[in-house]
Amino acid sequence: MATQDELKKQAAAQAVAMVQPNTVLGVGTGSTVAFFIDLLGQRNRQTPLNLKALVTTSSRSKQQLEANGFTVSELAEVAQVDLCIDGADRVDHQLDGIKGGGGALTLEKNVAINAKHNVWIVDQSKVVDRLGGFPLPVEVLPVSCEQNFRRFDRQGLQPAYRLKADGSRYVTHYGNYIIDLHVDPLPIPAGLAAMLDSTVGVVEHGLFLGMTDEVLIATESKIEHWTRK
Ligand SMILES: O=C[C@H](O)[C@H](O)[C@H](O)COP(=O)(O)O
Repeated sequence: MATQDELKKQAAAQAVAMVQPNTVLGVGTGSTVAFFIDLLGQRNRQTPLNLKALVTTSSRSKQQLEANGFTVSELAEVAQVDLCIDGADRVDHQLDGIKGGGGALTLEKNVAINAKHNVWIVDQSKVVDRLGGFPLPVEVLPVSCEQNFRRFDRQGLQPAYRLKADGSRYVTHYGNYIIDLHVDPLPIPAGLAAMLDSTVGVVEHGLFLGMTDEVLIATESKIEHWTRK
C-alpha cells in the first residue's frame, strides 16, 4: 500500500508535467507542493523550463524554489499567472475546498484569483462529500480579533486561536492571527463564506469556493483527474 507521502508525490509529478515553457507559474504552499517544487527543480535541471516568471505563496516555498535554482517574483510584478499549482486540505465533488492549514491562505487566494488556471494536487484522504473534517482557518486583524472570536463563538462556530508549539499565538506573514473554526461539517459553505467576507477585521478565510479548475487526486490505483464542469 502506498504511503500518504508517496501519493502526494504522484499527484505532484503529474502536475509538473502540466507546466509549459514561457509561462508565468504560481506555486502554492504545503507538504504536497514541497514535492512539486523538488520535482519541478529536477525537470528544470534536465531541460530548462524557461519560465517567464514564477510567483509563490509563502516564504517557505520561496526558499525551497530558490534552493532549486528558480528566481521568484512578487505577485505585483506579474500581469497574470498562467497556471497555479497548490495543495488543499479538503476538496468536495464540486471542486470547492478548504485551504490554509499551513497558514498561507491570504496569499494563496491572491495568487489563485489572479491565475488563469488553478490546479490542486491532493492525496485521496483530502476528498470529502461535504466540506468539513478540517478546521476552517480565518485570518483576523489583531485589533478586532477578540470581538470576532466572541462573535464566532456565539454563532456556534467553535473558534480556537491557532497556536505555535510554545503556546503563543500563530502570527501570519502579514502579522495577523488565525482563528480556526472547528464546526463540522460546515453549515452552507457559501453562506459562511459570505458572512466571513463581510466581517470587519477578517482579512481572509480558507473557503475556496469556485476557484479551482482541476484537481489531481492520487489514489491507490491511479491519479483521478477532476475538472470543473
Ligand atoms: O496554507 C496551506 C495550504 O493551504 C496548503 O496547500 C494546504 O494546507 C495543504 O497542505 P498539505 O499539502 O501539506 O496537506
